[in-house]
Amino acid sequence: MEANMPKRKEPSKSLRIKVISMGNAEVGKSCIIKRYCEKRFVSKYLATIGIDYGVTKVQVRDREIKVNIFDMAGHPFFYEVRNEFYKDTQGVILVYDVGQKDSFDALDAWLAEMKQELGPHGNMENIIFVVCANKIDCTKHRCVDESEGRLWAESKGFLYFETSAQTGEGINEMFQTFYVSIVDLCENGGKRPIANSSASFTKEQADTIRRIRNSKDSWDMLGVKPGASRDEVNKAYRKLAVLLHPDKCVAPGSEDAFKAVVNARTALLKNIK
Ligand SMILES: Nc1nc2c(ncn2[C@@H]2O[C@H](COP(=O)(O)OP(=O)(O)OP(=O)(O)O)[C@@H](O)[C@H]2O)c(=O)[nH]1
Repeated sequence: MEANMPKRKEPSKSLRIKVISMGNAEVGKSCIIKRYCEKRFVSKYLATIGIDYGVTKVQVRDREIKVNIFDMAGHPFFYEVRNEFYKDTQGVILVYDVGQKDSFDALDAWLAEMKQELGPHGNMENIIFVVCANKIDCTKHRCVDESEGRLWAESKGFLYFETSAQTGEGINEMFQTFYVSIVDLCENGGKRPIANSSASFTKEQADTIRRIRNSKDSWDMLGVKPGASRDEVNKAYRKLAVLLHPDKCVAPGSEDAFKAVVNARTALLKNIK
């Protein structure tokens, strides 16, 4: 008799989490949050003064999550206000504008500010970071491409999404994945699950792709001195080919970097006797 009784579902515990936004002024932090929470876009720029705070409820699997969102002002002027708010955070939305290279280059400084405020005992390893490459609707002004942003994010073990607060593209997917990752973290005793904690490529591969991207000519790209011999060029090429071959390397941008290296080698060998 008892076997046929429907099992009473245990009410799962609700969870309370703290999320903050970080990134330069005007990159779209407030708009991303508004687009998700209020389903609207504000085209007029109203700088956040210090901090904006809001609470929202979301459902992840069978858990109700109460999210406290602290939207931080990006302007340096508000450092003294926002530095209070870094502590006890489970998730960070790190935003840059794909049309503003400065805002992408500033991401490291944002992480450094957070690390400094958390102090020597603060642990950034067990916080979920999602990087939003925002304003992808402004295609004409784009200067940071997807592979560059993704490489930066994934080499740090961060999530990466291309978003537009204006059109809504990527916003729901970003928040859903972000919240699921935070719940996974909480259910794993506050530690990032091992599968999500490291990139699927090496630091050497990521650094090499960045170096190739920023190289000034074919010599520089292969990492040889101008006037190097055929042997030296071939040796350098082989080393890079092994590191970046698309069959072996899954780092974002590796395919383009590999092609660039092949082309650089061909161009150099044409002119070396
Ligand atoms: N085209 C476009 N404009 C956007 C997008 N997101 C934000 N904006 C615009 O960018 C400007 C800045 O947006 P905010 O969300 O206020 O920027 P913020 O990062 O919160 O800025 P601070 O509060 O100063 O830190 C506003 O004029 C927005 O309308 C987007 O995805 N596409």
